[in-house]
Amino acid sequence: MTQAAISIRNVTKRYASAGRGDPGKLALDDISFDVPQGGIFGLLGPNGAGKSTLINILAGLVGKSSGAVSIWGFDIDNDRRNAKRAIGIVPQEIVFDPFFTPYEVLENQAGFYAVPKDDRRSHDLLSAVHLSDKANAYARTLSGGMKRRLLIAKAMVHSPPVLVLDEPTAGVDVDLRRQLWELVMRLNEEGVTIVLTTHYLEEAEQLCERIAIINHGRLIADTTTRDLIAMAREKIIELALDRPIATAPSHPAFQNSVMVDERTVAITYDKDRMTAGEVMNIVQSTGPAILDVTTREADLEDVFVQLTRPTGQ
Ligand SMILES: Nc1ncnc2c1ncn2[C@@H]1O[C@H](COP(=O)(O)OP(=O)(O)OP(=O)(O)O)[C@@H](O)[C@H]1O
Repeated sequence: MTQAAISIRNVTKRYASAGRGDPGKLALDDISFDVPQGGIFGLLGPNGAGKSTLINILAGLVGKSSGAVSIWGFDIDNDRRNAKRAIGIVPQEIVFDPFFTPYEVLENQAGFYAVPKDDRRSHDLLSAVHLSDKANAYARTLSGGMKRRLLIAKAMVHSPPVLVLDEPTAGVDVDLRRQLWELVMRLNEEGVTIVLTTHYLEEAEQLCERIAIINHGRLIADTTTRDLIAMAREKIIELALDRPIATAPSHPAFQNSVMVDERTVAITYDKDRMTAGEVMNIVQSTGPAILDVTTREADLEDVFVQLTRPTGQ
């Protein structure tokens, strides 16, 4: 099997205690998953789930409490230098010295990574993010969208095989979001493994081949986007019947069939495999007539809500 781009094994992070009696926030609780090479991987989770903590661990900014992480096969504890060189991180916050030009920002970063002068590609990177005409403008004069693109170029100066983007499109308008998506897809086509965190399910659905979902520091999903969406293909139909029935009607094509009360049944089915009419015919063939129908379409949002719902609801 090909080695993972990022391998996360039993990673736990407990932040330092704020004082006596405070055990410290458990931000990551025994997380394990792999980011395969070559794809676009989505890391999803509600606010405070632990995504930034995980990214900061990858970036070497936060130390984990236990577990193991390797990036492109390099262990972040035993081979920190190579692990760091294998990853580029685009932070959520835009931070530049306003008096440097985009070209200088990239050259400084290349210097930081000790990229030899002959191997630097600041102009190519500026061109890739459509900022060639701003190469010599002060960073403070760039628009928000230009700054985000510059951050991506900055994360790529040492040509890492893995690029992590932390909420790249939070708060950006639709046009810019599309531009950023195109850039991310192009980098991926050129062979860069991409990891992105996002709150936008639509974004994850369109861009990512695999999705991991973290909630309250725990991994609650790690699967292909296709499989997650397959969960969203379920449709629920609730039928009010003209007489009480003892047990919910069953059928091989029903994914679930439960009594809501003695005269109401809720049936979950795959809308790609059957229609509401067929479901109703099956139920009626068991005896009762249908008085009323309510249907509910599930989508990725539902799957997300379902997975991130506090237990017991
Ligand atoms: N330095 C810290 N000290 C103590 N607790 C922290 C620290 N940083 C984060 N936390 C807590 O750890 C939990 C996870 O936070 P984290 O920032 O990783 O979440 P997130 O998924 O990135 O959220 P968001 O989407 O809002 O960025 C939160 O409860 C947060 O309050």
